[in-house]
Amino acid sequence: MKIAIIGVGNLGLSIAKGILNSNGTTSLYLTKRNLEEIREYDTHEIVTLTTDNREAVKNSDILILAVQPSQLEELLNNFKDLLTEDHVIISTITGYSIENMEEILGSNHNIIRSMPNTAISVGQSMTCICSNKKGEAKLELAKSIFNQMGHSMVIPENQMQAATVICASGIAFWMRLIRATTQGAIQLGFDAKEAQELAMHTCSGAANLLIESSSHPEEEIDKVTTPKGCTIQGLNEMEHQGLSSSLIQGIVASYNKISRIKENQL
Ligand SMILES: NC(=O)C1=CN([C@@H]2O[C@H](COP(=O)(O)OP(=O)(O)OC[C@H]3O[C@@H](n4cnc5c(N)ncnc54)[C@H](OP(=O)(O)O)[C@@H]3O)[C@@H](O)[C@H]2O)C=CC1
Ligand SMILES: O=C(O)[C@@H]1CCC=N1
Repeated sequence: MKIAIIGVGNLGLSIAKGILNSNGTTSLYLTKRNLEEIREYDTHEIVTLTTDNREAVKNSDILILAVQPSQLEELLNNFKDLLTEDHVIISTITGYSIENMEEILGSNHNIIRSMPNTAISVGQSMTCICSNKKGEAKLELAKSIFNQMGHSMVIPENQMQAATVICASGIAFWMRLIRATTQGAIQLGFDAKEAQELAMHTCSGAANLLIESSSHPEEEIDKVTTPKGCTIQGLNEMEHQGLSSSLIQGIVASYNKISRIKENQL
């Protein structure tokens, strides 16, 4: 596979790291206007750094677009004459619909819309994908790329905004929960480094328990909550203080924000 990541910022670089840690890519073009921040990637055998998006498009089969939403239209207009029917165009751009992209590129291209998260850099992204009509034939290819860097799910495009909140913003939400747990552990006497280690591995263990056992969270909670014990005492206090409710309200607030932002004008 010859891949180009167009717009190597926070997400683009995370994807680049994920690709470099996985197999199957023979050529990886990384583009941005100022290459200084990614100079160190020049040393990788398969990597070419360039400010020239047209060069990257000409030399790649799969184009992963990771610029800011306001930068996408100009970007597509810059290289659309080079696109062939074989290119697979994978957008990661928030709020930019397939219809918006087809208005610029036409419908005769394989267009995949994706929503990964920054854990893609360590091969652990939850990535949601959908496609235009022509791109349906390339969905399996897109899935195989993202599955090498975590887990993927094909969803209808009208759920993409919700997936953005749960999966992409979700990284920030879970980080804050891990941070809060860390602060609790420090208050109980662990030093900061130990506290974070305890919090993040417990979080990872809880998620993996569900992934590997396919059980329901409440089933696992029942196994931990000894009658009259400390776990149920703490859990109930958290709920009295609104833990589940505040998480749900935060998710809905995030969704309301993303829904209010007019497509194309993020
Ligand atoms: N951050 C996240 O966790 C997630 C982000 N997204 C989406 O991914 C996209 C990127 O987000 P994020 O990485 O945070 O944004 P950044 O601003 O960090 O990255 C965008 C990059 O694009 C580069 N760029 C801008 N214009 C061009 C151009 N014409 N040609 C080549 N490169 C260009 C910029 O570098 P330079 O200025 O040097 O050109 C910059 O590094 C957004 O659309 C966002 O909605 C989706 C899911 C998660
Ligand atoms: O916060 C944002 O708006 C973008 C979309 C998902 C992650 N970052």
